[in-house]
Amino acid sequence: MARILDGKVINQQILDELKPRIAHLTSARRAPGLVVILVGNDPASEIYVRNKVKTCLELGVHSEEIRLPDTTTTAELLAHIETLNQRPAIDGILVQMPLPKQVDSRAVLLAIRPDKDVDGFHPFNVGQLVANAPAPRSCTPAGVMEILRRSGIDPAGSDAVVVGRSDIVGKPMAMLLLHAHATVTICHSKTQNLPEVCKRAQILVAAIGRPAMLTAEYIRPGAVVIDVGMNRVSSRPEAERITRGDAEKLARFEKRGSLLVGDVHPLDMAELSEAYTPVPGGVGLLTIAMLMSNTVQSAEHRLK
Ligand SMILES: Nc1nc(=O)c2c([nH]1)NC[C@@H]1CN(c3ccc(C(=O)N[C@@H](CCC(=O)O)C(=O)O)cc3)C=[N+]21
Ligand SMILES: [Mg+2]
Repeated sequence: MARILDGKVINQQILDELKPRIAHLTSARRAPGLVVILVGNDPASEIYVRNKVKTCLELGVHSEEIRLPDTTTTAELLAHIETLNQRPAIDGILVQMPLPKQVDSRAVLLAIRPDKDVDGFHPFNVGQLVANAPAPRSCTPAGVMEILRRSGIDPAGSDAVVVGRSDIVGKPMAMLLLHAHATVTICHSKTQNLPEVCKRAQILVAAIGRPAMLTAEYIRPGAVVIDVGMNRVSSRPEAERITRGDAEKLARFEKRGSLLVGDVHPLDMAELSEAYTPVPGGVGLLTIAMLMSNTVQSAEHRLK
């Protein structure tokens, strides 16, 4: 039986550890402050905002939201960032990705003060990551490392395969695993013999954004499988493929009109792996926990 790496439990551990630090900051000066800028409306971003607001409330982190229309220009966004860079009560600035195509994302990331960049996306912080030097780390990959560490899984010396090469997940994930002394392979849409390469992985991280794409032939029996994907499936044939016709799950799909599924086939992953992160209830929750952790750390840094 595979172990489920429960994001809820680990998330709560991390939040509980942050609470005394937040209490200290609040009594010493003020609560940590986080601002999220959301441009347009992307469904994945909406889930993120909702859970982030909930978590800030639970922790007593001051949170603000700036919602801008999807016609926003680069200059307008930069003006908001400039104001936030200068506000002393704000420790973290997060601009939700992806941005509409008329916006110059790189200019936006460069404009955020690196010490308020709680996403770890500023080129300075990316450089610090590559150098294994202290700086805010990208939340999703940092969350994956916390899951591994707190579940007693040490990547040192093992074969790790990361599927996906995005700046947000795949690349920083590979770098963190490398720093943890894994032998890391990064795969992507042009990789030849993808199932074969994945099947060599003792630690398999899927971050591709395709519902249940990694099936049995990609999974090494006994592997640790980390599913970073979050895909909403609304087609009936897809739902049948993913549930393998399970009547109860299909009924739930019919009722809600959609199914939230990762990048790895949930049944194959449960059957073949030694341990895996479920979707939902896995990596996603840790992304929020690490965002809180980065915000608290930034506030502590500013208090010095
Ligand atoms: N600059 C930037 N940084 C991000 O980190 C970022 C972003 N932009 N844009 C959008 C994506 C998406 N994302 C999520 C993280 C956690 C959940 C989450 O809480 N998931 C839970 C709940 C799922 C549910 O409520 O249905 C789970 O997986 O169990 C969702 C979505 C961060 N992103
Ligand atoms: Mg993500």
